[in-house]
Amino acid sequence: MTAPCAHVIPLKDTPSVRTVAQLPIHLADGREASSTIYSFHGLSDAKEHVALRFGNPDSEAPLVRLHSECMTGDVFGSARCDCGPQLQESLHRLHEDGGYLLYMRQEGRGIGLYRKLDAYRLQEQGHDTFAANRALGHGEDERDYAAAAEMLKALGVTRITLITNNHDKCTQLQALGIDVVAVEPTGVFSGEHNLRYLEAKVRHSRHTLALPDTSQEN
Ligand SMILES: Nc1nc2c(ncn2[C@@H]2O[C@H](COP(=O)(O)OP(=O)(O)OP(=O)(O)O)[C@@H](O)[C@H]2O)c(=O)[nH]1
Ligand SMILES: [Zn+2]
Repeated sequence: MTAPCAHVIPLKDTPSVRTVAQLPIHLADGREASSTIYSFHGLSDAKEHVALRFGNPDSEAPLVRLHSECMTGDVFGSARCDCGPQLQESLHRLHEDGGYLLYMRQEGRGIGLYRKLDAYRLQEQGHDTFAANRALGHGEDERDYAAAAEMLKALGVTRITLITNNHDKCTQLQALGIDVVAVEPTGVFSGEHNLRYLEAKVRHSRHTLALPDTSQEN
């Protein structure tokens, strides 16, 4: 007699590459970059994350930028955060040196676009970026990087040089079986509209950012 279906535990898909297509890109400096875009099957959070591959990535430990989606910064060029310039910087570096951009659908540090905009309203009333998340009943940062590790493994990449200022990305990827052999910082893109946001990142979430010293200014 065969076991009843209710007792059969379905095997989870092993995450794998689903589609590969060419994606030429206009860089902000006017150059054109060739990239290849990948979609995936079976990612554990079932979100539509994508990876872009540039040039011939280093075979030992390719450069990888793990970028969390920020519609306001990446698409509209919002000055409230540093996401737009960080994304452009990564595209330029990856075009020059080869490597991968993992574009993670983790808008608002995982709380989503509408909730991030609610958080912006609270920030206008004096909360910092992390306190605003808490006031909305969210964690300060709800991202995890399991899907990023799955994407890298599906691409055959298990040793990387990671571009980030966020230690949490590095620690989580290591725990998920990705060997982060080196970390390279992003540039510091500060201005009058995002300085409080950057200061809060340094205070609350172990970001390493050398910010301009404004303590002597009135
Ligand atoms: N909840 C919330 N999310 C924000 C806010 N500003 C930007 N974000 C999101 O924050 C994410 C980017 O995270 P950051 O903390 O800027 O940087 P990071 O990815 O942790 O670190 P780096 O690798 O160094 O760039 C994106 O998903 C943005 O949408 C905000 O005020 N509130
Ligand atoms: Zn942003």
